Amino acid sequence: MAMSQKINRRNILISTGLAGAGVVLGGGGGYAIAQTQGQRTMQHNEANIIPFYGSQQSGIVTPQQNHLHFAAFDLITENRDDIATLLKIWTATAATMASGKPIGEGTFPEHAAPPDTGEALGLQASNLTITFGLGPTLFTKDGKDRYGLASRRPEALVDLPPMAGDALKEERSGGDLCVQACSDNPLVAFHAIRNLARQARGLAVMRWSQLGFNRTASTSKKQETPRNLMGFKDGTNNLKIEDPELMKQHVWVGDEGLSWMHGGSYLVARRIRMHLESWDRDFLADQEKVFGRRKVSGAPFNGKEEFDAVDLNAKHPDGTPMIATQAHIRLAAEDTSIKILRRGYSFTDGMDITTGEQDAGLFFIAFNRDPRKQFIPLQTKLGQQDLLNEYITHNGSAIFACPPGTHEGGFIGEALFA
Ligand SMILES: C=CC1=C(C)c2cc3[nH]c(cc4nc(cc5[nH]c(cc1n2)c(C)c5CCC(=O)O)C(CCC(=O)O)=C4C)c(C)c3C=C
Ligand SMILES: [Fe+2]
Repeated sequence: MAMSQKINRRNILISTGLAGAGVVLGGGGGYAIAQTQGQRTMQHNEANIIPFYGSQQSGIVTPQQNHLHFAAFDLITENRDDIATLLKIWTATAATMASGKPIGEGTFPEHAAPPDTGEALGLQASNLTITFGLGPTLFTKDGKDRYGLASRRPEALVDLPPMAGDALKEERSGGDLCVQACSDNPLVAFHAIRNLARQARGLAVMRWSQLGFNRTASTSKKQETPRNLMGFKDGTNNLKIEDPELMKQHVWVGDEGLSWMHGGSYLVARRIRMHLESWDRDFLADQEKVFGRRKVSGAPFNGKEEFDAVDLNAKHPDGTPMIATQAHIRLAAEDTSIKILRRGYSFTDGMDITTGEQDAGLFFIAFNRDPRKQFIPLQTKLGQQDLLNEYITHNGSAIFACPPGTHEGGFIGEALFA
């Protein structure tokens, strides 16, 4: 028996029982196995590969994919060089996976654990993006400068302050590092996190993770607005990547602050549980009042169509505001200088066995140029006043600095360690 197997097109055919089955093959890139009349055919599709390398990390202004696997990690090494080593390995592996190729060039040595866990073999890249972030505790933890990096902590990478309504759980919050894997195939996103976690062995351990399905925002004008688990269109007034000026203004770090973050962005994640059982008992008019929009059409109360401009000054003939003073969109939109790029997902982790209720909601992700001026003031106001608060609880929270992108041979965060 051969001591090692090389995964190539022919081997994939043999292992999937397809040799001689009339398959379609392409050169390089990702492979798809499609179900056709009971037979699986291999398809090659460059169209669903999002390049990992570039001046900015992918997964931020990328049109939002449908599935998420997000993970936060804690470093267990005491050596700063180990962090750079891990980021080097992760960068190279992320680039490989984003191109739809197996890790380790498809080699499967017989007497060693396979370099790739295998569950995504034969699948296309499915627009996989992998975005890395560095948490506040990588720089300072319990008042200690763990790795001699405290002076390199960006001022914008603040510890998120306690906010009204928070019910945060330690085990769902924080982290020294994060990895956001987004893909149109949930298995591809899962495979990415699984394999990166595996490569971190001995250096970092997973602290918490979250699977997300069905994006709850659109980030491109070409995408249809999805619905969240409350049944409302979510993402209508999100920033859209077709507006690069707005991205520059609100998402990407400019010349301000430490140079290693120029061209990066700050990611804020919040696990927001929805109390779906009580929401589902609320009458439609009240549900719509909570958001300030119609449920079916997504139109604001002052308009007819989803994309009609929100008019916060619109009043009923009796002088009362059409959009309630504590409606979600009023509070989120009234300070027009504050904008964020929302990139969240619906989630469910099954049933809460302590209450019998569904443990489901919105895994909120937002990219900010400076969270002190964007997410924090926004959530401070929402936490205090939002009508939606009756139906949600924030139980996980984290913030990460996502450095700029890199080129082949470089690694994410390189300038921090230079
Ligand atoms: C701190 C920021 C925000 C949190 C947290 C948040 C939670 C949250 N939002 C919805 C549903 C909707 N949000 C909508 C709009 C909207 N939300 C925020 C910010 C936060 N939301 C902003 C900045 C906006 C845009 C406001 C505007 O400019 O008009 C909408 C309306 C449709 C849309 O524009 O996307 C919905 C619906 C839920 C369910 C939720 C927590 C579970
Ligand atoms: Fe919102």
